[in-house]
Amino acid sequence: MQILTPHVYWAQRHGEIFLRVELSDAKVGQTSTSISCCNTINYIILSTAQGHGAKGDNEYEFSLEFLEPVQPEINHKSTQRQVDIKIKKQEERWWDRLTLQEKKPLFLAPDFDRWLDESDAEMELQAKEEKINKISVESRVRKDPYLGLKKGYLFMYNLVQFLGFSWIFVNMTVRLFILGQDSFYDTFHTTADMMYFCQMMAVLEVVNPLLGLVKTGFFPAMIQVAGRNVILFVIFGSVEEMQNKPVVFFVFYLWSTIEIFRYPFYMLACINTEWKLLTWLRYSLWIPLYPLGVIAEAVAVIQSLPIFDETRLFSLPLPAMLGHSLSFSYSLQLYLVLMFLGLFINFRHLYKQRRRRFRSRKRKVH
Ligand SMILES: CCCCCCCCCCCCC/C=C/C(=O)SCCNC(=O)CCNC(=O)[C@H](O)C(C)(C)COP(=O)(O)OP(=O)(O)OC[C@H]1O[C@@H](n2cnc3c(N)ncnc32)[C@H](O)[C@@H]1OP(=O)(O)O
Repeated sequence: MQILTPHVYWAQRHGEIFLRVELSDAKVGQTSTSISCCNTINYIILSTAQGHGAKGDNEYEFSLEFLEPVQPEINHKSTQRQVDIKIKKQEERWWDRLTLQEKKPLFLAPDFDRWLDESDAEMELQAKEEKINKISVESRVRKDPYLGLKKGYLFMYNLVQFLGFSWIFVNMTVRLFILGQDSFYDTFHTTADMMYFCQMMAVLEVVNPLLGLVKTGFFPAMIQVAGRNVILFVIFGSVEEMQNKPVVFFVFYLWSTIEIFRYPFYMLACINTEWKLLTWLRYSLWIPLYPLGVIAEAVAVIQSLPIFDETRLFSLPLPAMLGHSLSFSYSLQLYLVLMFLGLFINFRHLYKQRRRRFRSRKRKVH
């Protein structure tokens, strides 16, 4: 019996190579790899398989020198029609061709049943990854017996904040339409109680990530809540002269504009729902609003400096030889620097969140 070469069909994925050897009822005597130089394995030799091929019952063998190293374990399965061989690549990478030599051996051809080009294979890989992630998230989620309670709490928290900020926003808008610029001067007296309530509640936004209830970073939330509360309780709340300045209007309006979109977005997330327009607004409105908000807050701080100097409110008592006391305005000047540092940190954070959100959505669309 002469030894012949069977027809071999191939296809690849990023991590694997598939070979289909056209031999029916084959008895594979030995499927082995041999070691080439430097201990890297890049050969496959199928030797003395007995089977029924193009030229009838015979012994068949072939060898291939792969373009890049592969792992030594070879998976093969003989069926009535063919021998299927699966080999893992040493490195997960797309190969330009199967063999080291550029000229394709005559017995080798693409396996069009399995053939995918690189981008299709990438999509297949992504779909697989997403399926695995979904399964692992679902199994984790199912294990948490308090999930319903946590989601219920977050939903209620977001609902209360949404209602609070909506009340502020609508109140200010209606007053702006009715009173025009005059409404700037008594924003504090008409909305401060509700703003105090909402901002005190917002402390939970720093607690929630600490308890692992939300995926928010602790620092961005802390910067946000502490930054706003300094303005609300220290600059506006404790300095009466600041309370009827127009800057209060701008600060409160900018804060509430973002929140009437952010909290409903979170509410929907709690019930696994998404409205595309709302998501877009949540992850886009901050681009103009955040810098404007920080500028408005900086104006408020700057306007309060002479008042703190004059009233000596919160000033630090000093020993007589160092002067009378250290004005709180020095701490506020330092705070002004921190504000722009905080703006930078949160701007970067929100930019990353935006990219992450829209990238993962684009993937889902494919
Ligand atoms: C002495 C004190 C010193 C302090 C010094 C600091 C100086 C301070 C300077 C800074 C000044 C800031 C002043 C602020 C001004 C303004 O606000 S101006 C108006 C415009 N403002 C904004 O646009 C900011 C709005 N705020 C935020 O976006 C957040 O507070 C944030 C912390 C900055 C970012 O939010 P984050 O939660 O990290 O991102 P998200 O993508 O929204 O959420 C991540 C995931 O977590 C889920 N999640 C978060 N919260 C909830 C929730 N309450 N309920 C349910 N789920 C929640 C969310 O769904 C995301 O999940 P996934 O979608 O699965 O990823």
